[in-house]
Amino acid sequence: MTALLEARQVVVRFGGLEAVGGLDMAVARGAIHGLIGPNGAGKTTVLNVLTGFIRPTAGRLVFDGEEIGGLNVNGFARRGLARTFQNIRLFGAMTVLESVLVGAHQRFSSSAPALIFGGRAARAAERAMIARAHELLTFVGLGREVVDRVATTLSYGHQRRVEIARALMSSPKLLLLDEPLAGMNALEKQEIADLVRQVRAQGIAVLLIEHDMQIVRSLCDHLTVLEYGKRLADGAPEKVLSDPAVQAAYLGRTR
Ligand SMILES: Nc1ncnc2c1ncn2[C@@H]1O[C@H](COP(=O)(O)OP(=O)(O)OP(=O)(O)O)[C@@H](O)[C@H]1O
Repeated sequence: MTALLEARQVVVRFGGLEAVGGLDMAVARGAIHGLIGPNGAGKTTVLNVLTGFIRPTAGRLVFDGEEIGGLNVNGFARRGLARTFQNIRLFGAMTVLESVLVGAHQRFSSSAPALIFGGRAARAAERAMIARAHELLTFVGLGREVVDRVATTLSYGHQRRVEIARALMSSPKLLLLDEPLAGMNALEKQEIADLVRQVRAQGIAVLLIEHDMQIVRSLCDHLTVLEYGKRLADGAPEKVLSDPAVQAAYLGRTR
């Protein structure tokens, strides 16, 4: 079966610095794919490329059989790629429910004028979106009691869940998570890892950046290891994590 997402010979240069140097990688449909590597290896830069936030200096991106390299961020979202950020990005004044609804507009932006000018059909569409947002909030483990709270007043772990619900609101085929477990305690990490498994169970592939090797080992179906912007290893977690070159890359450099 063909990959859901393929990056071919992707290069990213920032001035004189080559942050990504000719990367090939493929994310399989329905898989949890870990992108790992020492600090500064280029992981976030790759995630930014794969979601259209950075246009690569060279290389090709094929998603679901279609070239997407020339699209803008909204084009990536409309094709079915959704993401969260390393530093949580929720708008200060929005409630939890509103924050999740933003995710729908990121993909289905043409529905916004219809909601303003439209009649019964538009109102029905809006009701369906609100119902979907409630469903997703339940899915990510947030109860009814938080929906009207300002999202930024929630605990850090709960804000992460809101972000994931927002990303899922665009009905993605691939969810990309930049360090979703950062700053969490062991229990919260396990809870988010379980949530990621539930996302996979819905048939949505997940690409995630993570530093906790225990979690990576138990959660991921496949790993790509970056070092200095290049692919150091790629394959099943057990094989990759026992590779001496990967262990050497991590020695003294993990967080
Ligand atoms: N916008 C930018 N302009 C210039 N250099 C950048 C930019 N973004 C990233 N870099 C550089 O590119 C390299 C890769 O950075 P990147 O953030 O992708 O690494 P990372 O593997 O995600 O690191 P970490 O694990 O610390 O988050 C680093 O040397 C970084 O300083």
